[in-house]
Amino acid sequence: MGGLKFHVLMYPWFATGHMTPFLFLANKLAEKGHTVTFLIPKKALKQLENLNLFPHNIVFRSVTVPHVDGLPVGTETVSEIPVTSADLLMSAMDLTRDQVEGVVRAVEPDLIFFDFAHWIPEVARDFGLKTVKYVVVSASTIASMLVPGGELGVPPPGYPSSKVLLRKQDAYTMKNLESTNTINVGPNLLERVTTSLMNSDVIAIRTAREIEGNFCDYIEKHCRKKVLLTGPVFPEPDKTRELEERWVKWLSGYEPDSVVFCALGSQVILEKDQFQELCLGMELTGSPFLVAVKPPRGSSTIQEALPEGFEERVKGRGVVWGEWVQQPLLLSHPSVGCFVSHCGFGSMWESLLSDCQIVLVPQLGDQVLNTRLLSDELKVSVEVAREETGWFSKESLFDAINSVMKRDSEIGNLVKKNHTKWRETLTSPGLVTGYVDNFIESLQDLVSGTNHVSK
Ligand SMILES: O=c1ccn([C@@H]2O[C@H](COP(=O)(O)OP(=O)(O)O[C@H]3O[C@H](CO)[C@@H](O)[C@H](O)[C@H]3O)[C@@H](O)[C@H]2O)c(=O)[nH]1
Repeated sequence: MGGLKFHVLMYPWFATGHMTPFLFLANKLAEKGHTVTFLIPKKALKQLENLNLFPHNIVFRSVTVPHVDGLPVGTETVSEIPVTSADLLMSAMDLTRDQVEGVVRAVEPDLIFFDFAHWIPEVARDFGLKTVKYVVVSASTIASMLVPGGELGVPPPGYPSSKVLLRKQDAYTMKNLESTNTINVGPNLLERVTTSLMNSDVIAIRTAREIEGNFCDYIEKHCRKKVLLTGPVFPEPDKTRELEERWVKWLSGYEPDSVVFCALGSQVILEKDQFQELCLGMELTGSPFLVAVKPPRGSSTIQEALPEGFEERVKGRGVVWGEWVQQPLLLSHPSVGCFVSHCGFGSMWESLLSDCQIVLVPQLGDQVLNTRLLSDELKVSVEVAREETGWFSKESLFDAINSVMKRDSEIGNLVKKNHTKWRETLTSPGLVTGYVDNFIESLQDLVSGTNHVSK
């Protein structure tokens, strides 16, 4: 595709689930000859560098994250702290405004992409630049935030679904997010998101019309501005890295589609009793399993938190791992047949791309909405039942896994059939590139009406 080449400055929220999809999109822009300055904290650089497929066109710049009271010295990303302290890190991000202005002056971008740094449109205005609020959670999450304060389970007027909703029993997700700090840190997440939506020139969402078209229309109407879709922007397969030898070796001992793999993303830290119940539920399945989660609250290692006698009982067929694993590569391994996921938005797309059976155990509000989208609207997965307190038992985890893994299970066959259909739709030739090409054209239109930064 020809036309105007532009230069984007990207400044995502300091979280893996945000920086990574921004970089996936940067790769798509760079592939077409556009250039990107990618602004992130130093520590994140190490994790992201290898995902940069076009180092000539995508240049990382690091930002120094100032210390704020209440956070451990040196904190730079949200994966280093409990999610309940995220608001403190957001206020640290607010203190980087001078640095961002310096970078804008130095690199003279045409556009700025941001998500939680709600003051970016003000900075951009001073330089005569346009801004794109890039949403890397589901459109349904944003739609449900636009009319806050309603009763759980009751759709606000005009809201496009009676299924993709938080229900009364999802109140636990709010508790999981509740800030634990007592210091005033400025706007809360909801205020940041709504200010960003209202003040940006354009809203862009990492989603596909085929799946969330009605939510995108709702947002467009509500925010009275253009909503552009980038499509799912799947990660490019990393051809330079193979699955770690230890997992290749371990998985090779199992039949195709027999292993249950559980991962809960980059942020979730379970309470110890819930972590143990998760382990016991996996044990109950009788299947080989790999659980990759962070050590639970109050424990520094996985080992010390395991249920009594668990290790001996599952020896040889069950592994609980406290460190990062290569999720996309594990999902595409032939022995892995079931993915138990928290349904973060990144994992949602990866689960749809895989041919594993999907079992969902969401922890935060947006993950619940993604779960309802997959389980209740698309019917490609099952959700683990929870009690009113939010607790899920080993039996309910076992029931959900068993319902999709049992041979000839009616629900198992149904979700498999629907999942196959959606995977084929999403990977159909031209779908992803069509979204990216249209998106780039819209950005070219936006930029051609823009003044370059004044020197
Ligand atoms: O051991 C691991 C754990 C995760 N991942 C990858 O890390 C990404 C995780 O992204 P996501 O599934 O979106 O999870 P989180 O980072 O936990 O999600 C945060 O960001 C998401 C937005 O992208 C939100 O939907 C979630 O609520 C929020 O917790 C995915 O690409 C995974 O493949 C790994 O490769 N290995």
